[in-house]
Amino acid sequence: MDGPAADGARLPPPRAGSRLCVRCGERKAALKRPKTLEQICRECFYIVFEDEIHQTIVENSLFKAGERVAIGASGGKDSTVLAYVLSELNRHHNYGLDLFLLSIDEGITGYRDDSLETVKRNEIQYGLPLKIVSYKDLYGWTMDDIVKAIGLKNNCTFCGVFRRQALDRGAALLKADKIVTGHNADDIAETVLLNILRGDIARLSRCTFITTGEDGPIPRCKPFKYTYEKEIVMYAYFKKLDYFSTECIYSPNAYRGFAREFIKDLERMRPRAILDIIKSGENFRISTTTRMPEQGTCERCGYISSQKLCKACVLLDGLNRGLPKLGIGRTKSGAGADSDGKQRTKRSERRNTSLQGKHGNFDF
Ligand SMILES: Nc1ncnc2c1ncn2[C@@H]1O[C@H](COP(=O)(O)OP(=O)(O)OP(=O)(O)O)[C@@H](O)[C@H]1O
Repeated sequence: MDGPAADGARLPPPRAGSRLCVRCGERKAALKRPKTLEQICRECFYIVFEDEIHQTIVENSLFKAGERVAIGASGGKDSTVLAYVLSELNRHHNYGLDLFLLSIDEGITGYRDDSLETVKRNEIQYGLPLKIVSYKDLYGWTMDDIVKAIGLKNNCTFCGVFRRQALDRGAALLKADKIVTGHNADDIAETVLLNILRGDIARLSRCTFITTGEDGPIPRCKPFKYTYEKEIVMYAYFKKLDYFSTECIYSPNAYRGFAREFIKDLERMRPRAILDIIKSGENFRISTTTRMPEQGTCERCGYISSQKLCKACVLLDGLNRGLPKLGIGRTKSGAGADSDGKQRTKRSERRNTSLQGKHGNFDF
């Protein structure tokens, strides 16, 4: 029988024969660790899984005692495991953090409403206060409305741009010092690859940072940067965690899907491939002649932006004026039509396409 399957991560059978665990040498091995292919028992798997995350947190000084940390909680496997493991580590290692669940309700009927029910149960199961903020309240539009206006093709751009800002705004309401998200090693390797494929040097240079946005309103970090998706699914399965495993109904991004499959193939042949791609991403050096966007603030909403208007304001403007494609495709300074030649067109295309992810924005 196959192991748990979720979100593209089909696992090998968790049984590992009658051998003894290579770590403790006492209990029977219950699984082959996807990251190292070691045969280990369940108890040792929990220990190494949690220890590696603890090491990542400590070595990268992700938190300071007394901080308020908002966990971006979608109800999916990654953020559910993150909420569970972070509250366990906070207790065991006395991090001294105040943890909160922060959910963004994008307004996707039959998807987010169901996954939010999972987060509401997690609130009780883990004893973590939950704050939900919605696109409808923040922007006056749900994703259902946006898809009606724009169709399926570019909807991920809206969703990703709005979510990024909504997480900041929700975290500000919680007076959080930090946001953590469940982006895992597979997600990061995939983003490295996509940024190479798109020639998006600005994002390539920062997509492997474990903490980003230190110059913005609230820094955000990724404690699962080195954690394999397959191990997250295994952990959730063995611990019987309550999570929601349906893919977004509006998620058509074939290009990212292709990169994802490619990485899964590499992982099958060589499990280290995921870590190696991340390592390559970490070690790229950007040539000093490459033009990088300059960070400023949006004239309208004050949110960080490298243009006069931030992407969220441009997209919202388009929606409200009945021109939903305004902020999509070829734009000049984030708004209006492009007219001055190839190079600018290429840059603006890059800006726009690189905002699209499995769920929109992966530039965390
Ligand atoms: N609606 C949301 N509300 C709060 N946080 C979110 C939401 N959607 C995504 N996130 C955060 O961004 C991370 C990456 O999200 P994404 O949907 O791209 O990946 P995923 O692999 O499906 O994650 P998950 O399994 O947690 O849903 C999530 O782990 C979560 O921390």
